[in-house]
Amino acid sequence: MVNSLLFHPTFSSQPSSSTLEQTTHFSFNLKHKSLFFFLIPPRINPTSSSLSNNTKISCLRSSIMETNPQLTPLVLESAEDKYSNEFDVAVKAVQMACSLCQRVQQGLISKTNSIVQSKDDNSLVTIADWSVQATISWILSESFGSTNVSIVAEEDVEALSKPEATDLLDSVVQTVNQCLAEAPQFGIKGPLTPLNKEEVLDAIRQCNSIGGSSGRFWVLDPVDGTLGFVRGDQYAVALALVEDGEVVLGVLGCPNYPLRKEWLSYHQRYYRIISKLTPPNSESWDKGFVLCAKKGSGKAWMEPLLPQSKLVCLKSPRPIYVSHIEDPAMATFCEPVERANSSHSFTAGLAHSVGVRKEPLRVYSMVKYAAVARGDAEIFMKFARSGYKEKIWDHAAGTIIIQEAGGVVTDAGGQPLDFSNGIYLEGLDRGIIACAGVHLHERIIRAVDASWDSSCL
Ligand SMILES: Nc1ncnc2c1ncn2[C@@H]1O[C@H](COP(=O)(O)OS(=O)(=O)O)[C@@H](OP(=O)(O)O)[C@H]1O
Ligand SMILES: [Mg+2]
Ligand SMILES: [Mg+2]
Ligand SMILES: [Mg+2]
Repeated sequence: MVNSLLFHPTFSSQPSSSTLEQTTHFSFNLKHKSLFFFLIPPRINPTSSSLSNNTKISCLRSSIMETNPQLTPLVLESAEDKYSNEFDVAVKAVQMACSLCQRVQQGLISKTNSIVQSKDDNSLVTIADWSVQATISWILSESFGSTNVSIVAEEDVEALSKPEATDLLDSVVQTVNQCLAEAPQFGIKGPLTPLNKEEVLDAIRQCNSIGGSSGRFWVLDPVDGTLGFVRGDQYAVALALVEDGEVVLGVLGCPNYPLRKEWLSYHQRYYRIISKLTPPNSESWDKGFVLCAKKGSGKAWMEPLLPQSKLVCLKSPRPIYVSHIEDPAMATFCEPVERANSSHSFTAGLAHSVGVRKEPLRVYSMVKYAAVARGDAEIFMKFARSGYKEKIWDHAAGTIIIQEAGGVVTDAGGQPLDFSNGIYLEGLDRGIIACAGVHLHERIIRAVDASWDSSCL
């Protein structure tokens, strides 16, 4: 904010009051190397000692805006504050979405009904996927104005708009309105009256951006790991903001992420030894949080699910860091549960060749990114079958969160993932490798090169 521009101790030069009184423009060089030029009208001296800091700030802000109406408020913010409003809204929207998903998943587990549908590509879609997309789209449009909001997201309205899908649409509308009715508990203003069918469909349709290399767009995977979601297992709600091709914000809701990381692979073990393991009572086991990070902040955060977190030990946001483990023998690598989504045999060979000895942690969804960012695993690898094109919404939020928590995310050629080329990660070299540190990362990249030609990928 202007506050940090004027009084931040890291200014390389403080403006003097005489400069401010007489000058028509001046500049600051911030630690983030942003250079700001403002026109200041001569009649106000915002640095006068008789004024409080807040008054100085608002004087200066209104003077600047008066003299430079072309400036948007964002120009007045320092690099660190630049996305604070977007960050705040995005975290609240994901919090609400997590609450929505928990309710739908609970309903799914207790009864089987039309909540789950198959898409044309045989992948799954549920009431939660559409409802989260509609809810987050509505919140972003309300918060920033629908003409300013551009969203790339996974779901569309095709199946929902069919005449035979009336019940499905009714369920989505009901789920969206139930969620939005709780908006004030999350610090968000809800609609004055419940949304009707057309408004819900419009909110889903609004997510029709195709991304690109310039300007801003949001990237949303309303339910990532839908298979995990319908199996009562791990899933994530993933929202990111991309500006000029770079991910600048990431928010990842992980409603089932357990506080005890051993439970991460619970279902895998549950299916393997189905009668020997007592499943945790979903009401009682401690789980669920939202991770978030802003580009360049060097910090990633974890906050409990709201409004009433059961996690007594996690009442407020706290920073998260990647693991310090560099020894492959001590490292855990995670990968998709389904062989169809990533070659388990190839990653097993890679893991073995670099000296990873632990069993892979197979978890649904971007929770794998969360596991690396939180230090619960050191490596994430995904090698999809040849011809499959990774979508940006499956990776945007997770990538920035790992990076800001101190980790590395690249393709198998060591290049950063490219979010600037439409809905796909175009040009992705072979697969995705995320690591807690550069040493592990280099070893895996070398191992991929050594074994790629003999792989069947
Ligand atoms: N064939 C194929 N290969 C690779 N990836 C695919 C494939 N098909 C789908 N997807 C995308 O994978 C997303 C789920 O990834 P996961 O890591 O959760 O996979 S797994 O369910 O644990 O196996 C999944 O995300 P959601 O649809 O949001 O669940 C898909 O976008
Ligand atoms: Mg899907
Ligand atoms: Mg996904
Ligand atoms: Mg999805």
